Amino acid sequence: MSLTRCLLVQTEIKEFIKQCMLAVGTKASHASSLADVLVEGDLRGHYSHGLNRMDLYVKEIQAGICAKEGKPVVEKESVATALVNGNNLLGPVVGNFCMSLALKKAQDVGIGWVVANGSNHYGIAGYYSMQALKKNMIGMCYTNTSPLVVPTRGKECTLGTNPISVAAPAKDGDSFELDMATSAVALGKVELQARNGRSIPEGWGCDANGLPSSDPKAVLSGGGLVPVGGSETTGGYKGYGLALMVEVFCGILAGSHYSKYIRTWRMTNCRANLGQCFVALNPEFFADGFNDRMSDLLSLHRNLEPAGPNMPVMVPGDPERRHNQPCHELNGIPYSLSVVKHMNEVASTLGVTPLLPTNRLIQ
Ligand SMILES: NC(=O)c1ccc[n+]([C@@H]2O[C@H](COP(=O)([O-])OP(=O)(O)OC[C@H]3O[C@@H](n4cnc5c(N)ncnc54)[C@H](O)[C@@H]3O)[C@@H](O)[C@H]2O)c1
Ligand SMILES: O=C(O)C[C@H](O)C(=O)O
Repeated sequence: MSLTRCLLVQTEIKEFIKQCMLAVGTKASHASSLADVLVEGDLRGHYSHGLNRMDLYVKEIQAGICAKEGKPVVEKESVATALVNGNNLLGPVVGNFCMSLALKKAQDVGIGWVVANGSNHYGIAGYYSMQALKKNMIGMCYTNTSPLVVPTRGKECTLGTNPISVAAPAKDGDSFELDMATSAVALGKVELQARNGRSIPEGWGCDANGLPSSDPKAVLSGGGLVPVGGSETTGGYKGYGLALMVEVFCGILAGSHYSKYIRTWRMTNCRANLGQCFVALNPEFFADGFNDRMSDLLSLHRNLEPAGPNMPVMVPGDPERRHNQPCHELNGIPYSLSVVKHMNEVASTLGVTPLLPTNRLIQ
């Protein structure tokens, strides 16, 4: 069996990402915020949104379309709401600022609803909604993204993979953690398949004529993803509706770019001006016993008799826990060598010491 993966320690990947971002002039605290989000994506098994994406942020800073330093600014505010100008900073810098503002408002008045314009790609949406769990609150987060998804009955990409994430605390540190693209999959998963020279399952995307395709290159060059639910007959119009809902909360509410007016994915000649939405809800302002009922809701599902052997019923967040737990036990995250090789090539152009996977190869 060939060894195609390697085990890397969290701290070394964070440092590697940070050094690459510093090499292109990013402020140190901003580089650290980005490294934290990306490594959390990998820890949760969403390799599409971890180290695999580092080159995107490096290129955007190098191209001068994303700001290296500065602060987000609150432009309008009430006790429960805020409109923030992200000042074209890295998405995680805008996201951390907005989510902490939403949490503060929810602490005081029960709800905080904060929207940002002038933002950039922020990694996994769940990173921000899950910040609410530490305060025993419900968190929600949404972002629009570049047009990559074909609406039901269409063949032009007019919607991003516009993720939805909702996190809700249960008892003893347990939680519901829904974090999903509103397309059948995140585009990053198609990029990873292409990088690893593999095909994609039918039902993820289509070619330039709107026909189903299992060739990741056809989806990435001229084709598109389909909404969650797939075709019209399998309920894809619901995913299409959810992607539009994300635009209502993000691009439309925040006054940023939206839909097909957002720049093409990975284009580096203009700013993204993404819209994002961060919500915190404080259960203390609602019925008593929230955490007890949440625990009951989660365990009643996990304890259901499965339809097949060795396939226990899970709740959203469980697959990520299953990936995360062994990483902590092994003190390392398994990475595909092709991703490490690609990012080492990026690092070499920046004069940054490469990651050294060779003595830590695994199957
Ligand atoms: N920043 C962006 O622009 C952007 C855009 C799209 C996606 N993303 C991120 O990409 C990541 C991956 O998205 P995805 O849609 O491919 O994720 P996914 O399909 O792997 O998982 C989606 C959700 O389903 C849950 N889930 C999976 N299997 C389950 C099961 N058997 N039972 C119950 N729940 C289950 C997961 O816990 C998760 O909450 C997310 O973190 C998302 O935020 C980011
Ligand atoms: O942000 C995007 O446009 C792409 C997204 O990160 C995804 O992988 O779906």
